[in-house]
Amino acid sequence: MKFLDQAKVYVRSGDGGAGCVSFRREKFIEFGGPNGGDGGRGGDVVVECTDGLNTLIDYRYQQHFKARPGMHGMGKNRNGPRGDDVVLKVPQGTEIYAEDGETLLADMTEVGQRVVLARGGNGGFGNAYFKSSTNQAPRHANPGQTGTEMWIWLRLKLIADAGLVGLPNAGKSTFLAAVSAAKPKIADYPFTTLHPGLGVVGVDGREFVLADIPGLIEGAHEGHGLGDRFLGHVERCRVLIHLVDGTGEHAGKAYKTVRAELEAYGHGLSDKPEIVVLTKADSLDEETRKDQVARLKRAAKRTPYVISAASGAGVRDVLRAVMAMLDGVDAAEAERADDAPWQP
Ligand SMILES: Nc1nc2c(ncn2[C@@H]2O[C@H](COP(=O)(O)OP(=O)(O)OP(=O)(O)O)[C@@H](O)[C@H]2O)c(=O)[nH]1
Ligand SMILES: [Mg+2]
Repeated sequence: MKFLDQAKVYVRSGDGGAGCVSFRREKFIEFGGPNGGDGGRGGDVVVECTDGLNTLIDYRYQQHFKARPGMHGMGKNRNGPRGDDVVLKVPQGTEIYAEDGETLLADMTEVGQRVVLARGGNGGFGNAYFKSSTNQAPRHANPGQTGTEMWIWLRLKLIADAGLVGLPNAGKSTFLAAVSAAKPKIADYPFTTLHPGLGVVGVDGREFVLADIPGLIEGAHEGHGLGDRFLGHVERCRVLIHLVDGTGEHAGKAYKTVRAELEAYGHGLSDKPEIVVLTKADSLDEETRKDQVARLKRAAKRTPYVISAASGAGVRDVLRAVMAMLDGVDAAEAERADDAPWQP
């Protein structure tokens, strides 16, 4: 599935219909009274949060959304029907910003949530409305109010419980594939993942949602690599799983590079509880593994989990730790035995 995390669209609510000027005309009735109906209200611009979509890709193909105008009032006191709303369907986690990109208009977090972004213009009153004791035959009616137009930004921030972070090639997508039904692209080169993916992870009869995002490199916050734009997707995660490639040069340095980017990004990312994991242990000899664990431990100031997503070894412990942290057990890390033995 292609992924787009941001889109700018034009929306316009419907104009109100005009009121009608009309008089009753019937045989044998000489001075029929006013009977012009009111114009209908224009349609609203509505955003609706829907299930089962993880992307704003549809907004690449259509950027203009206009609600229908209300119909004009008619004779015989018939009011114009209301214009149809235009409904923008967005995935859970979409934020709606004003054109300035800063003013938050709506945060679509619950499936089924509906927010009216722009109300349709009111219909005008027909001349029947203006009839009074002093004016029995008003010859005027109101025009309808015009609709409201604006440009808005849609920004998708996936809602996941836990998010995978790490350098490119660390094994993030492999991890997601190993623990969920998700089928992300996996390959032996950096920046295989170009857009975030989600998976539902089951552990001990319970579930959490895990997000995989593109790898980070030094300078990501300045736009290097794919930049830090995808970090928005882990902003709402409660736990970060920081994967460090065991086959990389120096696990401690790799860890620090990513931490520096998390800190530069801000938005509280670097304050989130983090689970530190050394990956690809199946392709490390014992000495290298111990060296990498020691380096990572020094950098992260805690004992890392050691896993092989390829064989599944160690993976369950990581998932349990995530679950414990989601349950608010911050001590999950502390409970971990120091230098827990590696069992392939
Ligand atoms: N031997 C071994 N190889 C692994 C393991 N996990 C991942 N790999 C390999 O490492 C390479 C990169 O894996 P990915 O899962 O694509 O890495 P990523 O972190 O998602 O990379 P980006 O999407 O580029 O950020 C692939 O060739 C995987 O097969 C593992 O546990 N053992
Ligand atoms: Mg990947």
